[in-house]
Amino acid sequence: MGKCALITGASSGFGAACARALAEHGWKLVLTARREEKLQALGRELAGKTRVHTLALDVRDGDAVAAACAGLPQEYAEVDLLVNNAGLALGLEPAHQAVLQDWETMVDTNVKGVMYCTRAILPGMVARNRGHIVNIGSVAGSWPYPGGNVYGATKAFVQQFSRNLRADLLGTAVRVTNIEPGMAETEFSQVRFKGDDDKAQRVYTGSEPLRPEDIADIVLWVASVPARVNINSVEVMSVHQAWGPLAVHRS
Ligand SMILES: NC(=O)C1=CN([C@@H]2O[C@H](COP(=O)(O)OP(=O)(O)OC[C@H]3O[C@@H](n4cnc5c(N)ncnc54)[C@H](OP(=O)(O)O)[C@@H]3O)[C@@H](O)[C@H]2O)C=CC1
Ligand SMILES: O=CCS(=O)(=O)O
Repeated sequence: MGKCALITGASSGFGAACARALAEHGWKLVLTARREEKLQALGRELAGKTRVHTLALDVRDGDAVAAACAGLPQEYAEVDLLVNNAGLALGLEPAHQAVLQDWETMVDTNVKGVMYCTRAILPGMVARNRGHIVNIGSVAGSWPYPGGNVYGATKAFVQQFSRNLRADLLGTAVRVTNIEPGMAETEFSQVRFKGDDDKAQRVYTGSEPLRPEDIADIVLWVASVPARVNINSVEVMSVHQAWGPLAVHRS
């Protein structure tokens, strides 16, 4: 049965939408996140469509990531598509007021988590000369905004890591894509504002943000183009979002 995709952060938002889209197209799935009950519910939902293996995993724990990937059941051991999606923003304070622990959590998750998962899965892809790593970056990796400080910097890492992986993988058939979404309505803002639902909702009020399934459609597309084609990056925004002008302070 079908190719195998491993998705990090599959308990919510983009990751869950990717699982649904890939299941519709015959991919068998390894779904990972910390909230196991959410993964299991998604696994039950998709059971009629494909084979699903759920795995409680915190991507910040490099040893756990290595052990989980090395110990995948045989049916799921050859991962064809790794979606490095698990990630988060914490806080929107200016740098001089930000919480240092939030910065550390973002680096540990968005930077080190992507490193750990990639390093665990990539050797098998290279050995099989087959595979695709899709990283979920962000417009915040290219475009600065007030309060984006470390979150944007982690996504700039994801962007350049993706490009450097491509450089390393030249001569193999392994593909790498960085998808860079703008504002999308998921649990992202609830997490960023630490459960303040009003603040989270205000991010989207009066506009039409991207939906998780929009990103899942793009993941499916980049994974479905002919094997000779590597989509390097996709920057995508809602039509209700665009860049701002450069800022000028006037006294
Ligand atoms: N929504 C947006 O506007 C945008 C989001 N992004 C990026 O998209 C990705 C997905 O976010 P989105 O779907 O929006 O947000 P959600 O908060 O809805 O989903 C985030 C997912 O990441 C998982 N996750 C977080 N921390 C960890 C961890 N330490 N270990 C394992 N899993 C973890 C969560 O699972 P659990 O809590 O169960 O562990 C959850 O499944 C992130 O990388 C985010 O930065 C990029 C651009 C725009
Ligand atoms: O990555 C998320 C989009 S934004 O909130 O940084 O604009």
